[in-house]
Amino acid sequence: MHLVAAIQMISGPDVQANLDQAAPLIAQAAQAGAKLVLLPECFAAFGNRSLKEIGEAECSGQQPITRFLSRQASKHGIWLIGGSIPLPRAAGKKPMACCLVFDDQGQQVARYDKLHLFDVEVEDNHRSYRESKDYGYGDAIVCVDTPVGRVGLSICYDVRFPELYVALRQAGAELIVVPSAFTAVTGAAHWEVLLRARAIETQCYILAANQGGLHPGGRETFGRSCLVDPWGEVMDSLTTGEGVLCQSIDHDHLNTIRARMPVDRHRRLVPAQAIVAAAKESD
Ligand SMILES: NC(=O)CCC(=O)C(=O)O
Repeated sequence: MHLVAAIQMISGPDVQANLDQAAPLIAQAAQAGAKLVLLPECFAAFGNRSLKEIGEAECSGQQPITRFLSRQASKHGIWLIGGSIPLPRAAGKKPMACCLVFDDQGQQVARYDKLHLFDVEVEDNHRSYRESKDYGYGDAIVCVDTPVGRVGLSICYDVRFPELYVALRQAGAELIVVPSAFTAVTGAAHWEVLLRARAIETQCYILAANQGGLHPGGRETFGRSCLVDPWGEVMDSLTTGEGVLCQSIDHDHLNTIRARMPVDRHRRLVPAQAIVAAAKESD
């Protein structure tokens, strides 16, 4: 049994205020015994006009957010996953929506750049989201070995693309994290069912840390951070507002489910020529 935690926040554009909001929640998770703690997407900067400046500061000597994550991880002796921050791959380049992983010594051990950017029209006050204006596209899948097992990294909108999660499972993931800033409207429709589906398909634990509430500027996020087990059961979830969810993951339970229903061994690729043949037949 390993304790893991998801932190739910209501972040705004003030980086220092967000870090001040996160610090006591991280401490609470560590005090509860969590070995791995997940922060939500955009935990340090939400709704900012210029993400480029924030990313540049992380490439300079200052690195306010990266250093915060490293210090918090080593101070509490936890593995800390910084949901997402704007971080270019090199100074002067466009930032990526980047998830950083720090070990319990405060060393950065992994980086994942969000693959699927949220360029979507949502029916809440007719909002348009255009993440690709601010961020570049990631191009790699990333797993990292931690004391709670092999962890696959993903971010928010990624959860709608099951092939990423199958690839993470094939890369050995046992726990997949989904730091998020899921909108209130799309969350009410799809949040839980998507997370449960990804857990069932991959037979992994899914740990999702969401933003949850009304943000400065009027955007509303769904909350309901949760842990889903490899059978698809929601083991625990928050409502809205700031909070910490702390739950255990059990490798024996995961291995039993995988042994009884070995979907990964049964997976067959649908041959492209079969699709063509079916289309011809209906002509
Ligand atoms: N920041 C995001 O990726 C939002 C994703 C979301 O709300 C969705 O419905 O998908």
